[in-house]
Amino acid sequence: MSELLTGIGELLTNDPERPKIADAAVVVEGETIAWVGEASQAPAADRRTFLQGRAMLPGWVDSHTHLVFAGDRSAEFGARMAGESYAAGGIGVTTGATRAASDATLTALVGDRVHEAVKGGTTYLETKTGYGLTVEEEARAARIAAASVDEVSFLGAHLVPRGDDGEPVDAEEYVDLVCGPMLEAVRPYVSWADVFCEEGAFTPEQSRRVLEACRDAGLGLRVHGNQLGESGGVALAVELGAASVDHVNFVSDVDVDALAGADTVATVLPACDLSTRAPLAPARRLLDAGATVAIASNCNPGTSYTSSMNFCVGTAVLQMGLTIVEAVRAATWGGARALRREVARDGAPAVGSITVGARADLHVLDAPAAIHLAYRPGMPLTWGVWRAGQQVVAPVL
Ligand SMILES: N=CN[C@@H](CCC(=O)O)C(=O)O
Ligand SMILES: [Zn+2]
Repeated sequence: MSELLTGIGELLTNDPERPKIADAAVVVEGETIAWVGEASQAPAADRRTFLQGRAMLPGWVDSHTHLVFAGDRSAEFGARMAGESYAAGGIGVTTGATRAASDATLTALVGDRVHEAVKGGTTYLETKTGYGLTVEEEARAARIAAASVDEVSFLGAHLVPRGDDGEPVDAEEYVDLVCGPMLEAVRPYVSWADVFCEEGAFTPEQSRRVLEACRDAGLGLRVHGNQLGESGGVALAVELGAASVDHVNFVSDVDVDALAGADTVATVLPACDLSTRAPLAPARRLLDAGATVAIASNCNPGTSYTSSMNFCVGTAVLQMGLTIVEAVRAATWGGARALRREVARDGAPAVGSITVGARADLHVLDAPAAIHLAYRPGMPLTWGVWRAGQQVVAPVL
C-alpha cells in the first residue's frame, strides 16, 4: 500500500543536496519513504492525501528524556523561580516517589508521557533509568522503559543515593555496585549508558569507571556534562568516544574545539536551561565551530517538565540564535545522530530525515512554513504525525 502526501507548502528534508523543497510531495510505501520531490513530478500511489500548503518536517527525534518517574517537584520549581538555584540533590526526591510507585502505575505514567510526546510530533524517543538507584529499582525502570520507547539508557550513576541512616552511601562503593550487579541486571533492556558527571553527582574519575565498565559490556556511551560548571564531562565524553554529551552550558574554548573535532554530538536542552535559569547552552558557537548539535527536551520532573520539541525548537531560534533550518535539523537528524540512528542499523531504516529509504516519520504543521514554530510560540501547530508510515496523530476536524 502506497500513499502520496502532496500539497506540501514547505518540506524540510535534512538531505544535504536538497534541504528545503517548496510545493513538494512525498510517497510512503509501507514503513519507509519511497519518493521525495516536487509535487508536479510526483508518481501515482494507491492513496492520495492533499495537505493544503502545510509544512512538513521529519518527526522529532528526542534523544534525551527521563520519563520513568513518579511524584511532583513543582514546589522545588517554584522555589527556583523565587531565586533558589538547581542542585543535583533534588533527584533523590523523585527517587523516593518512584520507588513507592507500583509497576502498573509507572507503566501508565510512562505511557501517558510517550503519548504526549507523540501528539507533539515526536516519532523516535530515548529515555533513561536513574530514579531507582538500587539494583532492583534500576532493573525495573529499564524493563518498563524498554516496553515503551525506542532506546533506553542506563543512568544508575545519576546520584549517589542515601542509605537507611539518611546519609549518602559511600560513593566509591556505589560506583562498584553500578559497574557490577546493577549493570548486569539492566543489561538485557538497555543499549546505552549515561552518567551525570557534575559537582554533587559523580566526579570525572567515577564517571570514567562507570562508562568504561558499560562500554566493556557492549553499551554505547552518553554523558550529562558541563551543566552546572566546567565539570570535565565534555573532555571525558570526547576521550571515550561517547555518542553524545548533553547540557554543555559551561564550555571552554578547549571543550568547543574538542567537540568540533569529534564524533561526539553536543546535545543542547533549551527547555531545561529556561527551567533552571541557566545560561543557555552555546548552540550557535558550537555550530559555528563545526560541532554537531542536537536539540532534545530532557523531559524530567526536576529541570525540564516538558516533552514539547516544538517549544525547544522555537526557543533555539528565539533565544539561541539558530536558524529554523538549523534548529529543525538539530531536533531531527541531530537527535538521530546522537543515537547513531541517522543511518540504517541492524536492518532498521534510518530516522531523522525525509529521504528515500528512511523510515516514514513525518510531522505536518498547521502552518505554511516551519518558521511558524518560533513566530507563533506556544501555539498547537502539530497537525498530523506519521510514524513508520502509519498516521498516529490526525487533525481534530
Ligand atoms: N542533570 C541531571 N539529570 C536531569 C535532572 C534530574 C532531576 O533533577 O530530577 C537533567 O538532565 O537535567
Ligand atoms: Zn537529563
